Amino acid sequence: MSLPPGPSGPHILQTMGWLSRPGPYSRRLRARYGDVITLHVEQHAPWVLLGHPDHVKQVFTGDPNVLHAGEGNAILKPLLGPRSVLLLDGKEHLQQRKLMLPPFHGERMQAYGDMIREIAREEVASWPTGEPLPTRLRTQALTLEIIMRAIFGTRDERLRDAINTLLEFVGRPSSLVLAVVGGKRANHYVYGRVRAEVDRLLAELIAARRADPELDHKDDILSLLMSGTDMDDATLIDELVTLLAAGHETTATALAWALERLSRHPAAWARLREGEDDYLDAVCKETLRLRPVIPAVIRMLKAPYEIGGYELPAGVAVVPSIHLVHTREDTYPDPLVFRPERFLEQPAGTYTWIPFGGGVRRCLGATFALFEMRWVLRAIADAVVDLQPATPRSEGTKHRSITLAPQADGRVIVARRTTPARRAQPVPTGR
Ligand code: HEM
Repeated sequence: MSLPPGPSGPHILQTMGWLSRPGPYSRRLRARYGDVITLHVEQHAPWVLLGHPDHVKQVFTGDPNVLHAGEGNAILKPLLGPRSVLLLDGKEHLQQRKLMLPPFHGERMQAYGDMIREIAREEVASWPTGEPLPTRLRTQALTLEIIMRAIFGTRDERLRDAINTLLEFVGRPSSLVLAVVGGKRANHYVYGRVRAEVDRLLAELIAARRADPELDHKDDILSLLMSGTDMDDATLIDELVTLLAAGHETTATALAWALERLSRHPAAWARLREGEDDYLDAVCKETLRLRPVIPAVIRMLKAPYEIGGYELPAGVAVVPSIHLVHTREDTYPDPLVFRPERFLEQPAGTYTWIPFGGGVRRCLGATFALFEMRWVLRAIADAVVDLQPATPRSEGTKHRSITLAPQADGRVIVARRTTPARRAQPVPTGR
């Protein structure tokens, strides 16, 4: 068995290439080695990056007992805790995922629409006009508020402060380096300390909710998980931290990228403001295509596996590259150009548009995230009349924990409407 071709340089250089600019780096590797590439990232099993939709389909529809995603996410264990759905595999994962899915069902999302719109309108009303605004910081505040209210069902300031401290730590570049090269012990020690206060306050919240006679009538996701399943407190806490970690920064970053892209594409911004729902949806999809907030997903092989003409040994990681799949000329002509119209002309394909991964591991919060993006962008488009970039050139990417964020935090200059905004249009269900 031999691994597919890939760079032969020192592993540390490959790690730096991946961590610093995964998009351009992996495109260069594709130009040189093709659609199946071996990459060596420090402290990890060899990665086999996959950039062809056929290979991605094979992995996403493959046997979850052979393709372990939970093990591939092990780097997140100190942060998420051992019971997190993101870290489980096989039967245990499917059971836990089944318990968590119902509250995220598409039809349920409408329940959060009014609340999200209201939070977004309040947030946008506080944006300064005529000066550079680092949108990622603002969208982070926004998505945290949404998670606090829609998922945790609380407005507890102490919890918000403790979460902010945790997220601030997780977002530091040094924390990513610690996670990648630091080893298990160091990570468990550090994250254990950083999570302690959040855990304490979540335990308090769960105890209060258990004692609440109105529990069965509440529609936040924590209450639904409590009334609909028999998860114990420790599991509930790990899953809440998982939903927070998986859903907060990702959606905030996607929104910041949408604003960064729109500020440089006035025609797209003007069309978005006309209020057409299909176009709003296309803007969200095109943003997630061109600037996927997570560049790749990982599956650890538990048995030998044939893919792309290679016989891979157990122990290797197969890694569908979201970025490579999204920048294929044959699927997306002029792939580096931001053009939302392409999603009006052709629907997003299951294996060609994969910002949320796929198969039995597909993002649990994908529907929630897309609704949230649409509601928030609609509220922004209703309130902001002019959107200009605050830096001369398109922003590059920077790694923040697991996400790829705009280098200058999606810096734009806004002008708000002075007359009251017309009532934001409801965003329909659907894609
Ligand atoms: C734009 C926003 C988001 C993006 C781009 C995103 C992306 C992803 C990706 C790529 C995965 C891994 C899928 C795989 O391995 O195939 C994932 C998993 C997951 N996401 Fe998201 N996500 C987003 C928002 C959310 C939200 C809002 C939540 C919940 C509130 C959430 C909860 C989860 C969970 C629980 C998993 C683990 C699923 C499993 O292992 O079965 N995500 N997400």
